[in-house]
Amino acid sequence: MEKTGLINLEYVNTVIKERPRDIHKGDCGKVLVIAGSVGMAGAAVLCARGALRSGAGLVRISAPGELYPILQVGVPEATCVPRELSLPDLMACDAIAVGPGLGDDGQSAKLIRTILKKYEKTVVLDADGINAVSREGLLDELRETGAKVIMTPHPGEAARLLNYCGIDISELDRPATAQTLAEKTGAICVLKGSGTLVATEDGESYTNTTGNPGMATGGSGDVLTGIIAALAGQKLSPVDCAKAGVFIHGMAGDLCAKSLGETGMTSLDLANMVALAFKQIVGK
Ligand SMILES: NC(=O)C1=CN([C@@H]2O[C@H](COP(=O)(O)OP(=O)(O)OC[C@H]3O[C@@H](n4cnc5c(N)ncnc54)[C@H](OP(=O)(O)O)[C@@H]3O)[C@@H](O)[C@H]2O)[C@@H](O)CC1
Ligand SMILES: Nc1ncnc2c1ncn2[C@@H]1O[C@H](COP(=O)(O)OP(=O)(O)O)[C@@H](O)[C@H]1O
Ligand SMILES: [Mg+2]
Repeated sequence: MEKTGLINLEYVNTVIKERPRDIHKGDCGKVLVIAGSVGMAGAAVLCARGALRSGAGLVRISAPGELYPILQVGVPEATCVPRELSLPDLMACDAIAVGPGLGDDGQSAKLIRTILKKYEKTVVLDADGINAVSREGLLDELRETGAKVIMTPHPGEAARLLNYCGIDISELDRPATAQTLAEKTGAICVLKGSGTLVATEDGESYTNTTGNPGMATGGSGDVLTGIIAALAGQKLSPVDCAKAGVFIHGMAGDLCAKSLGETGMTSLDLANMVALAFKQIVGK
């Protein structure tokens, strides 16, 4: 398999397969979404919807109790568990998505430290999860963790992680930034934007070929986090989760743009269109 290049449908067809007829939801992965805070429940809804539309068998949303009514309407298919997670709850899931809408109440850094210390499967780190790593200087913990980390910063979050204070984000050298982040943290780095990049610490680098400006709308990154976590719950390798995840996310965005147009499409439309992207890839 090529270690650099474009992420295209030919590659995605090698990793996204038709479901066995006798599959059951336990085979499709238990995804824990640690997201949402008062005022940002939507990020948890979008991340959980992205995971469910990507074939996750079960989604549990770890959120403050006051969000439960909103979450249970927004994602009736998911169950809610407290933000104060027990270790068994944490270890029982097949993949973790942490960060969308998490806020910065000081608890997030403690939670992320616990995950990095105890968890050894795949963690998708996004948004306020990334910001907590920047704020609390957790890059060493990222490097030493037994977990397989996929981080999904947008350029603003990447600049914070690398302490690039005061630079003009549009001047960022994107391939170099993605590579530096992957090398510094040992995580797979998904540097989002037009032509999202996927970089690994041993120099693999891929460029996505799907997506459009209609995806420049609040919450579309939260959806991607759920997609990647769902693929991890279905046992794809971390680099395949990242590569196939960004491709399918952009493909769903292109399907949205085709049916709704780039101006009015929203991240909730995007989350729901992920199902059609999978249908087009798998054929059913
Ligand atoms: N419904 C919900 O609950 C939602 C909840 N959300 C949650 O909000 C939290 C904060 O996340 P966030 O991304 O909105 O804010 P932040 O991290 O400050 O970065 C944004 C600023 O960075 C800059 N910027 C420069 N280039 C950029 C680029 N290419 N792509 C993106 N940004 C770029 C640019 O700065 P500007 O140019 O405006 O000065 C831009 O304003 C997080 O937890 C997230 O999950 C959201 O998902 C929305 C829906
Ligand atoms: N112009 C664009 N072309 C293609 N994809 C885009 C464009 N603008 C944004 N996106 C995609 O939309 C998503 C935005 O993520 P993010 O900034 O984290 O949004 P949010 O935090 O609001 O969910 C990323 O996956 C990014 O690649
Ligand atoms: Mg985001």
